Amino acid sequence: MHASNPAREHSESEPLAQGFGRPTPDGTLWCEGVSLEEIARRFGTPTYVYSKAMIESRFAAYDRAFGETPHLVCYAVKANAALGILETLASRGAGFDTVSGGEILKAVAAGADPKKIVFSGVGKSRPEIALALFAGIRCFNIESIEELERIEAEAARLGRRAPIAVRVNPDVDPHVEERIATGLGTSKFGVDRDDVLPLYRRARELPHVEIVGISCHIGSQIQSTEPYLCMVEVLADIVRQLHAEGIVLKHIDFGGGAGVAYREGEKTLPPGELVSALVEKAREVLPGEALTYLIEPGRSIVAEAGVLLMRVEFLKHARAGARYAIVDASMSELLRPALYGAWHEIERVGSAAAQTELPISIAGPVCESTDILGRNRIIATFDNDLLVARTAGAYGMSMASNYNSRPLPFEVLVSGDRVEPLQKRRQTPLDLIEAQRSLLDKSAAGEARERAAALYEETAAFVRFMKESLERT
Ligand SMILES: Cc1ncc(COP(=O)(O)O)c(C=O)c1O
Ligand SMILES: N[C@@H](CCCC[NH3+])C(=O)O
Repeated sequence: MHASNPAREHSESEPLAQGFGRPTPDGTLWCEGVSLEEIARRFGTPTYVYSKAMIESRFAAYDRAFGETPHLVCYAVKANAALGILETLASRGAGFDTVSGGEILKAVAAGADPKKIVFSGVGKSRPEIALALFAGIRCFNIESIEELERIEAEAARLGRRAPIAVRVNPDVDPHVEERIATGLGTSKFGVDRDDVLPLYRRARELPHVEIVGISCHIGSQIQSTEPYLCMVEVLADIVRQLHAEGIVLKHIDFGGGAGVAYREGEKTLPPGELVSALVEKAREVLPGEALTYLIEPGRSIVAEAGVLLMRVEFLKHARAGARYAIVDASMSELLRPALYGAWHEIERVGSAAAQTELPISIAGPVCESTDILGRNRIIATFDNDLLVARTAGAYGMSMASNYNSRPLPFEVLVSGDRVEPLQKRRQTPLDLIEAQRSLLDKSAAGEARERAAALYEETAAFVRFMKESLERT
C-alpha cells in the first residue's frame, strides 16, 4: 500500500482539482494522490508530472464560463502536445487550435472532432493545407493574402472548399514580455487591420474558399482584460463593415493568451473573468450578430497542472561565493528561463531540510551560460535531492529538445492515485542514433554503431545493478 495524500481527506469539496498544492507537513509534495518521490522512484528523472484533474478543471472553467452562449474552447496544442492530454481534452468535447500538420494529426489521433480543429500559423505549407482539407477541419485562420491564394489553389486541386477566417493583426499592445506579443502592428502574425477588408473581398470571389469567421490572437501571458477589449472593438468594427457588404460570419475567435501566476502573488487572468469580459464586450459592440464564440487557451489550461521533477547531481562552488546545484534537467528540458528569462518556482521535494539564507543557482549540465533554471534562490538543498520546477505544464515539454544529445524527459499523467506514463518508454541516446542510422546495419560503418549500442547496454545494466543494490541497503 502506498501512502495517500492527507490533503485529499481534508478538502473533499474539490479534492483533486488542486493538482499539486503545498507540501504536507512531512515535506511530501503530492500530485493528486501520488507523491512525487514515488514518481521519481518509479520513472526516474527528469520527468514532467501532470495532474489530470487540474487540466480537466481548467478546461471546464472555460467551458462553463460561456454558459448558454454558443461557443467552442479550442485548446492550443502547442502549449503541451502530449497525446494523453489531448485525449483527456478531446473526450470532454474540446476543440483544438493547431499550428502545423503534426498538431492536426495529433489532435485527430487523440479523437478530436475535425470540425472542432482550427489551423493558425503564418507559413502553412502545401502538404499541411492538403492534410487539413482531407481532415475536414473547421477553419483555416488565414494570416496573409499569399496564404489565401495558396489555399484556394490547393482546395481547387483537391476539389474541396476551404473554410476560412482572417486572423486580424489589431495593433494592440498586450503589455507582455515583447518576445511573446503577437498583435503589434509590426509583428509577423495576422493581417494588418487596413488590409483585412480587401482580403475578405478577395476571398468572396474565390470558388474554393468559404468565409466562416474572423480571428485574432494578441499574445501570451496576458494579465488583464483591457487589451482583449481593445481587440474586440477592432474586430467588431470589421465585422460590422463586412455585414454591410453582405459578408455574414458564423464565428469570432478571440485567440488565447490568458496569463497564469509563475510567482506567488503574480497577477493572473482567470478563465471566468476573461470569458465574461469577452462575451459582454462582444454583445455590447455587436448587438444582434448571431456568432459562435471561439477561444484558444493553451498556457492557462496546462501550465499550473505540471511540474518538472529533477534530481540534484551535486553542489558546486565558484568565485565570490557563487553556489550552484547542478541538476539532471536543463534548458533542453525546460527552455523558458534561458529563452525569456522566465521564472519558475523551484522547490525541494521531501522531508524538510535545514533552513538556509545562502542563495544557490539551479543549473543544468548543458554547455550554455544561460542554462540556469533559477538564479540565486533560497533553497536548502544537497546532493541527490529531488527538486521541482513548478508551473511547467505549458511550453515545457513542447519546447524541449535533444540539444547536447540529451534524451527528452519522460512525462506522466496522474489521476487520483493512478499514474499513466505518457510515453511508451524513456528516450535513450540510442534512439537519437537510431533516428539517423540503423543500429542493426551490418556494414563496416555499422560495426561502430554496434559497439556504441553494446557500450550503452553494458552501462545501463551496471546502472540498474547499482540502483538495485542501493535499494536493498
Ligand atoms: C494562434 C494562437 N492561439 C493560441 C495560443 C495560445 O496562447 P496561450 O498559451 O498564451 O493561451 C497561441 C500562442 O501564443 C497562438 O499563437
Ligand atoms: N512559448 C512561450 C509562449 C509563446 C506562445 C506561442 N505563441 C512561453 O513559453 O511562454
